[in-house]
Amino acid sequence: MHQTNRSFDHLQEIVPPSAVSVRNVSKRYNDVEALRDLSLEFPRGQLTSLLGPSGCGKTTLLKIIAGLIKANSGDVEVNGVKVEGPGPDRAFVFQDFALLPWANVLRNVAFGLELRGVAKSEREAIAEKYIRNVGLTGFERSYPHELSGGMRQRVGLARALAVDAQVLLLDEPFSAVDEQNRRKFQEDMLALVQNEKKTFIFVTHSIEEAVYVSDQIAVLLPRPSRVSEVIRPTSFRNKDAVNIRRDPEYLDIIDRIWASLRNYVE
Ligand SMILES: Nc1ncnc2c1ncn2[C@@H]1O[C@H](COP(=O)(O)OP(=O)(O)OP(=O)(O)O)[C@@H](O)[C@H]1O
Repeated sequence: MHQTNRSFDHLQEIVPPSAVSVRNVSKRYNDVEALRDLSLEFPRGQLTSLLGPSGCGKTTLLKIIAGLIKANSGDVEVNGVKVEGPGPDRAFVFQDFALLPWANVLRNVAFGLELRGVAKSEREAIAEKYIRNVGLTGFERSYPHELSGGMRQRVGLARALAVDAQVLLLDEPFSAVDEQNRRKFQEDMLALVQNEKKTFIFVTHSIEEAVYVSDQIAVLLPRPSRVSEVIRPTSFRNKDAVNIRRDPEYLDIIDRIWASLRNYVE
């Protein structure tokens, strides 16, 4: 594995300490070896994308970090504490939304707080704030079946933000969303990462999306997966959302990742 920085800006760049450390993790499902000796650091307050060939083990890695499944060997630490199972420091935003169909948006967003015994007025005030932050004001009383895929995804994200977990794990959060909404959601992600100061770990199949939203992109190898390279874009990170897609470094990184992943497309 090697870290890559091609702009001179990196000379001033200080990478924050890790919120999540994955060390020498291996995972096997019967005769399928998904991950082999995978190590990766996730800087605090930043967004790291996991990008790699289909079936290489991205979701598996996310679930191991979440504590939903156990690695066969290796360790995951969150803020220096070894992961032994799910915990309030991490929130998982599922690909398939996992919303409560019988509860409206307000209750869905407040649900994690409800489980923790937070009083109704307090949890609803917190939920309303995050409903606003993800752009769903006006839909508090709507039910999941009345929402589009993109809106449901936003409810899932608001719920994860409401419990104030330090690490947010997102498994292809925009996969069910049309192109326009996807772009809008990507812009919102940039603002959320900036404002919330949380550590986001993000699985996507889209190279453009990964480069657009990430402080760091981990490119994974095919199964049994390890990290092939870690790329930290520098020159466009502080640009306006609309100017990122025109930045030469943005285009350059996309080409480079495609050149390395195209070998694995059947
Ligand atoms: N519960 C399971 N039992 C057996 N095999 C599994 C299980 N979960 C995942 N796998 C296998 O492990 C490998 C990695 O799966 P995983 O879903 O983590 O990959 P992925 O990179 O997220 O895939 P994709 O890009 O297609 O979403 C795949 O070959 C998959 O079939």
